[in-house]
Amino acid sequence: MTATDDTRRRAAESTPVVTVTDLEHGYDGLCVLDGVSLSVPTDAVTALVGPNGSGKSTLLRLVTGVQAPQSGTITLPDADAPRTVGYLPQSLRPRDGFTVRQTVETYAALVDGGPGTDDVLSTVGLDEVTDERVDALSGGMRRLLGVAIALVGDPPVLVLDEPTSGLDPAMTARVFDVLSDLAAAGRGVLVASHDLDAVGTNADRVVLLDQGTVQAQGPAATVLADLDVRSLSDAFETTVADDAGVTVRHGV
Ligand SMILES: Nc1ncnc2c1ncn2[C@@H]1O[C@H](COP(=O)(O)OP(=O)(O)OP(=O)(O)O)[C@@H](O)[C@H]1O
Repeated sequence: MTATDDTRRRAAESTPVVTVTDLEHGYDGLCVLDGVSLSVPTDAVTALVGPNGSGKSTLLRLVTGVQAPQSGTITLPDADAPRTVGYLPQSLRPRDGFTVRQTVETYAALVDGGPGTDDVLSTVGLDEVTDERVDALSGGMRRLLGVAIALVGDPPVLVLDEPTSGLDPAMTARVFDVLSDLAAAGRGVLVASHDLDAVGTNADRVVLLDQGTVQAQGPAATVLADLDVRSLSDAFETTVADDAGVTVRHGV
């Protein structure tokens, strides 16, 4: 095990900053989450993976408080920060006519306290483009802007829904590098992703979701060892049922 692996393993086993217990949620009789329990440690990137429709976005929305769970509990830290959870939804569309700085300032105005706009933009590596209009940014830069918006108010928990979808490998690595730095600075980072290679390379902890339940979770190396597989793609194939992502209709 390398020093980096060891550091990651210890981080991934550190104090939970979010604890989810027996979460159940669905829509109009469709059971999407059926007794989901997981923890998100501080100082680590936790990746939530699972097939389309397996409930990742639903779970993230419940953790952020955007939706209330039908049953189960979500424990978040008692934060001194102005916001407890920063959230990057899958479909954030910043206003095209605004500059990068104006966009972050707009969100910062809604939060009482936290780091200044320049600090936030520097943290995600957008300090060179603060005066660019949002519509002039590349897809990857837009995602980093989304991460900056999630960081407003300096929340101890960051929840990001597919922040690298559609990005090339270099930009994907850059986004994950930023997430790793944010985790190393003492946050719990929970990120949903379909990019299993990037997750395998960058995440400290993995949660595999399918059929409304957690199929496997833990430090990435432990999940692979427990399942006796060599890659997350293999883990995905081993744990995800043939009818992947199919949710269960109550009473059927
Ligand atoms: N607001 C809603 N109303 C009704 N059904 C919903 C709603 N949101 C999600 N669903 C359904 O819940 C299931 C899980 O959706 P969810 O978006 O949470 O999964 P996901 O794992 O994030 O999917 P993807 O990887 O495709 O983004 C799907 O069957 C979806 O159609």
